[in-house]
Amino acid sequence: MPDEVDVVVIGMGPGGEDVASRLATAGLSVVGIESRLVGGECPYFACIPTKMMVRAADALGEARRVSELAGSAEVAPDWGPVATRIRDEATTGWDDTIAAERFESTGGRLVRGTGRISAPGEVSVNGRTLRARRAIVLNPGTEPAVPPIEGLAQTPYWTNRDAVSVQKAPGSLIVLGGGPVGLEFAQVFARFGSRVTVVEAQPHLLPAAEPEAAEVITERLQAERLTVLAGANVERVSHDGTFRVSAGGTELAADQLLVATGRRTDLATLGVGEIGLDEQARTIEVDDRMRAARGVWAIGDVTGKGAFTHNSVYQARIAAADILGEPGPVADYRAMPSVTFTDPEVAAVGYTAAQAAEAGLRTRTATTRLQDSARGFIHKTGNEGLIKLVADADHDVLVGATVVGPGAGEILGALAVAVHAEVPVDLLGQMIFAYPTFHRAIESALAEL
Ligand SMILES: Cc1cc2nc3c(=O)[nH]c(=O)nc-3n(C[C@H](O)[C@H](O)[C@H](O)COP(=O)(O)OP(=O)(O)OC[C@H]3O[C@@H](n4cnc5c(N)ncnc54)[C@H](O)[C@@H]3O)c2cc1C
Ligand SMILES: NC(=O)c1ccc[n+]([C@@H]2O[C@H](COP(=O)([O-])OP(=O)(O)OC[C@H]3O[C@@H](n4cnc5c(N)ncnc54)[C@H](O)[C@@H]3O)[C@@H](O)[C@H]2O)c1
Repeated sequence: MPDEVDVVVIGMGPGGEDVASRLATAGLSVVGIESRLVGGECPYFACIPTKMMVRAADALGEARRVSELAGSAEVAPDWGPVATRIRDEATTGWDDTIAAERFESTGGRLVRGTGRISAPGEVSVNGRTLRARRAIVLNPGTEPAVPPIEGLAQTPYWTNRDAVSVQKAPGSLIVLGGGPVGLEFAQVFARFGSRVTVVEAQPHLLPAAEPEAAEVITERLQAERLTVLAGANVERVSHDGTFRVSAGGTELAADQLLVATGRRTDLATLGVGEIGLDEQARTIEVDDRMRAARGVWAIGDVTGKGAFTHNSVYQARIAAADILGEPGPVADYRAMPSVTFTDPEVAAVGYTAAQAAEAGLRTRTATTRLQDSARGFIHKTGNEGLIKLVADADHDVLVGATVVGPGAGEILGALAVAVHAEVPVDLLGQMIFAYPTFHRAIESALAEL
């Protein structure tokens, strides 16, 4: 006989854990199935450990700026404290006991194993069948995507999951992929002394960002002596103790190779064909309440609405309300923020100019350089950056913004409010922006607009 419960959650990433806990707290019988670690990629292999690395690397970066501002500072990087912090403070040795207990304390039941939809309303795990009376929630996340480059599969390359647990920075490193994952790791290891080359297939780094943002970050990386090969096709990889990469006619060699070329999903293994969904698709289509099929909800990276922890948890809240039959706002992604934690940070909300044009909007854009602001002048070294605004010309509201600079992720907050609340551009322009802050450059960009 199948085991009957109200809800089965497959995948306990940030959103899965959140939705499972909310529903269990509300009194439903909930089983959460997890094949690796409760909490998912973010706390063990992604956001948290990488941001601890970034924090440490930024401290080194700032110390190296002392000579331009305040005398001299001797910088002797040591990966030891970073590795210890990630092991002890971030991941407790990649052990999820605390997270598992946190979920079980809500009344939910954790099953360790790989869940698969075996029939409508049914999930199989460890040879048993669970029948979900009310809902199945899918939160499987993603895996690192490894491109089919000749020789690559036979080499001991790293993905993000290896790079967060290293005991020392490599002497030299090739990073395949100049997206957020590739660039955060590249700059971190370079600041700890690795000789780093970034190979990006597209013509510029961070292809999804505003081109001006990519320009700033490319110049900064080059100033920090990283080599950037953009528009480079990787033909071949081999390993004989040293990694050898043929890319765009250049032969590269390094101690380590990090593959950061995006993420993939595996919907066939999840059994979505059993509920009439396309198993070959990359993402699961959801409506604005996260419904994917009758009795099935999907949340997180797999929905293709933004591969961020804040999106996964946002969607979890909406799915939980819908499953509980509670009224509430539906999903609205207009003001989706993102921050790439390089130095300078690259933060964005809403549309880029290109995306707005693609969406058929008539736009006005304006860009101001942070170096030209009073705060930029004062800050001096490390002040590179910009604020770019994208306004809907017909409705006079911001539909997107990009901030590059020190603390760009924090500056973005004000612009995210503007996009979210559709604050009229005129009204924004009437605000008083504190002097001399970086966010005051928003006023200059608005004036330009
Ligand atoms: C290096 C790196 C850095 C990042 N930094 C940031 C950042 O700074 N900020 C940010 O917002 N985002 C960041 N992200 C993205 C972020 O990690 C994800 O968006 C986030 O983890 C949310 O993913 P998710 O909820 O879809 O699921 P995931 O976190 O991927 O978790 C899904 C879970 O489901 C489990 N699972 C999958 N299939 C099954 C199955 N069939 N049965 C049982 N269990 C299953 C997996 O084991 C996994 O634990 C980063 C990503 C990477 C790779
Ligand atoms: N701070 C954050 O919020 C944060 C940090 C890291 C990752 N993430 C999320 O995780 C997801 C994955 O990030 P990512 O950087 O791995 O993926 P991505 O898809 O954003 O970037 C991958 C890059 O690799 C390049 N590429 C693909 N194949 C290549 C090849 N064969 N050779 C060279 N370059 C190649 C792509 O052109 C792209 O620029 C993103 O959607 C991102 O939103 C978020």
